[in-house]
Amino acid sequence: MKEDLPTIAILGTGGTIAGKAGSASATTGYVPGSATVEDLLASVPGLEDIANLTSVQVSNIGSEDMTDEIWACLVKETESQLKDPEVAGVVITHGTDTLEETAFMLNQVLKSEKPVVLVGSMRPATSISADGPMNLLNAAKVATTPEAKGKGVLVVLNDEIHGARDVIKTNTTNCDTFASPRLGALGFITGGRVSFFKESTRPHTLKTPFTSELLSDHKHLPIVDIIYAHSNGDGRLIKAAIQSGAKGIIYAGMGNGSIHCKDLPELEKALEEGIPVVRASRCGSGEVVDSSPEWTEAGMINAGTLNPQKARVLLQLCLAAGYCHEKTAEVFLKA
Ligand SMILES: NC(=O)CC[C@H](N)C(=O)O
Repeated sequence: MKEDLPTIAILGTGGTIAGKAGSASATTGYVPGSATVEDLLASVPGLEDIANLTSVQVSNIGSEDMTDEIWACLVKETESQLKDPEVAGVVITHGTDTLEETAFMLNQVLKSEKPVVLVGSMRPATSISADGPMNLLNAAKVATTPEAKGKGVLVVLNDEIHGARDVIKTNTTNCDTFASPRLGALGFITGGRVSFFKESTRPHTLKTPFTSELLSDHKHLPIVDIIYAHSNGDGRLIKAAIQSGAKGIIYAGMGNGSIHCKDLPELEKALEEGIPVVRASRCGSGEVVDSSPEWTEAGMINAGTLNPQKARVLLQLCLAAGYCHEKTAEVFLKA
C-alpha cells in the first residue's frame, strides 16, 4: 500500500483478456476466462506505480454467456466498491462480445461520479502481442484520472476511451474493434498520457431514471426479443416471440428501421396486446427516426442511435421499472 497512490478496485468477469490458448500464435479457439483477475494483474508491469489495487472475481466466463444473475452480482459489487471512500474508481475486465451491453446497463443504473472503466482484449493472454496487459494498464490510468469523473461508464481498448452509450464492437477479431460510429471516441491514451476531448450529452449514471434495484428485484429482467429483419420477411418469429412470453420486441429493421410489410401485422398485434415494439436498425450506425406515419400511429417507439442490443437493455429496464408506453417512449427519445 503506497500512501500517495489512489486505490482502484479491479473486478474480473472473464473474457479473452483472461483467456489461455494452446500456443502463442493462436488468436482464436482458446478458452476465455481461464486466468483469474489476480493472474491478470500480475501480468501487467507498472500497474503498482499507478494505483493500489484490490481485486474481486465476480465471474470467469466468455461474455457470450453473460446472464442477468451475473449482472446483478456485478452491479452489487461495483456499487459497494464505489461507496467505499478509499476507492477512487473501478475497472471491470470483461469479454468483448457483450461488453457494450454490460457497459450500457451500468451506465443506466449506477449512481456515482467515480470512474467505472470496462476493459477487454482481442488476443488471449498467452498470445504473441497480447493486447490485454496494455489495455488493463490504460484502463487503470483512466480510472485514476480526475477528468474521467462524471463522464459515465467508459470503455478502454486499443489506446482509445469510448463512452458506454455509443461504443460498439465493430470487428470480429481485429484489435481495433471498438468504435463509436459517427460520434467518435471521447479520448485517447497516448504515450501513457490520458487526454479527453469530449463527452456525451445524453443521460448517464446520476441523470437516468433507473437504479440498480431493478436488477436485484428481478431475478431475470423482463424478456425482450430482438427480431432481425430481412427481405422476404414473414412475421413467423414475431409471432413465436409473443407466444413464448416476450414482454417487449426490438425490431432490428432495415435502413431507418423499415418494416417488412409481412412483419407489420404481427408487430401491430403485439402492440394491441400491450407489448411495446421498438424500431432499431441493422445498419450498424445512424439514427432511427419516424418514417412511415402508419408505424408511428401504431405506437412504435424509435431506438434513435441505440443499436438493437442496447435498445433491448433499455426496454428491459423500462419494463422492469413498470413504465407505461408514454414514459417508455420519452426515455427512448432522451436516451
Ligand atoms: N475478445 C473477446 O473477449 C471474445 C471472447 C469471448 N467470446 C468473450 O466475449 O468473452
